[in-house]
Amino acid sequence: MRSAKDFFAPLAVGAPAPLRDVPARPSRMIHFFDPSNPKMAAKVPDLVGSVDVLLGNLEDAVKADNKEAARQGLVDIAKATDFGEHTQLWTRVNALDSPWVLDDLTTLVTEIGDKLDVIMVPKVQGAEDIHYIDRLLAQLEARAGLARPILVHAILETARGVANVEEICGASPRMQGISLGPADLAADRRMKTTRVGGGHPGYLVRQDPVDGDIDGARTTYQQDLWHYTIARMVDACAMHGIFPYYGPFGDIKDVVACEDQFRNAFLLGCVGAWSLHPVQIAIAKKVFSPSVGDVAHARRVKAAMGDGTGAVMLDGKMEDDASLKQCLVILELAERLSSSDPELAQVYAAGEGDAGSEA
Ligand SMILES: CC(=O)SCCNC(=O)CCNC(=O)[C@H](O)C(C)(C)COP(=O)(O)OP(=O)(O)OC[C@H]1O[C@@H](n2cnc3c(N)ncnc32)[C@H](O)[C@@H]1OP(=O)(O)O
Ligand SMILES: CC(=O)C(=O)O
Ligand SMILES: [Mg+2]
Repeated sequence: MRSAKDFFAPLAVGAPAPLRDVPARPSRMIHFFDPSNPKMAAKVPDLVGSVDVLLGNLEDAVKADNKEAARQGLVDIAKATDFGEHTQLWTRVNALDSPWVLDDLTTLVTEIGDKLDVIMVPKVQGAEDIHYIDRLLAQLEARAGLARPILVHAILETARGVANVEEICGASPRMQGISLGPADLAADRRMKTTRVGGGHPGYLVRQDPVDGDIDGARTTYQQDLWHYTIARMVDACAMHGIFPYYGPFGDIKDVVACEDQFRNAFLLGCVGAWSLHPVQIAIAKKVFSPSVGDVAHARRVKAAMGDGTGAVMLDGKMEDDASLKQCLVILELAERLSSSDPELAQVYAAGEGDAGSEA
């Protein structure tokens, strides 16, 4: 383990100094595209400005025969595109045990390292995987003469990764965040599901028999398969000052259930989710931006709480230092999103008097 004194020292001579704080840039949707797919690639310039993150995917969902074309496609797109102030460029490289990852990292950092904000690393098992990436990125950054460090995002998609999630989050000052990878995680845990994220109708609880009648009608309630993992991931990220994300929702046509899954993650503390298809972009934008009612309510609580201590009654409910802190989380997020999303800023301003909160 590195000494705390050395934690923020560059890991290669000439590499940029690690950041002390992870930039809190909006990342409500991490929009995946396959750079080897000409139709998807052609859509990238039009998505700039309307998505928070564009992610060139090189790993799963890209055919083995297309791995090199995807890598080169991403280089070409990054060089040809101005991503502006408000859209970040991320990539998901191949897994650390694959034959492609070394070339992914070497090529991308050398060719487009100045444009890449975050590298997503799949199937991270423990701190040792992040340490490997950390040193290699420092060497490549130094050689490429980069002025700012590229950040790292891990996917939580193995049982060992979940068991080690706290040490993964704290393994490097490069750690930007973690996404849930429900498909690989389900397989690795030997869960008996076949879906990419979302719930399962068989995972439920059933109402007790009414008057002992076990044959009578009994309501069932579907439960959330991902609650434990997301909650654990959120705590690990919060503890280390980095950002948690729900990952993919594979049932593209079921926009209602997608919104529900995203909202559960938002309420538990996640800051964004993946969009796999253009239809999921608006869902993520809606869900991961606090509602107008919640923002208006938070403003009222802040105003009513004066110096922030004590207790007051508002609409029949007790508010105190702790409920104020929750309101400040909402307000800080609303302000941050407003600064890069003028449309949202206007919506919040127009809703100034609307305290119809969902809280
Ligand atoms: C478990 C995991 O690892 S999840 C992460 C890995 N998976 C991915 O990255 C998947 C990314 N998404 C996709 O591959 C596709 O969206 C699919 C395969 C799910 C569906 O693709 P299609 O069948 O082409 O969908 P559909 O016909 O509705 O597409 C409509 C248009 O949107 C385009 N499109 C689809 N997905 C995307 C995208 N992610 N980004 C940009 N454009 C897209 C299509 O090319 C098509 O373009 P066209 O109108 O010019 O023909
Ligand atoms: C997100 C991802 O890679 C998975 O679910 O496996
Ligand atoms: Mg996966």
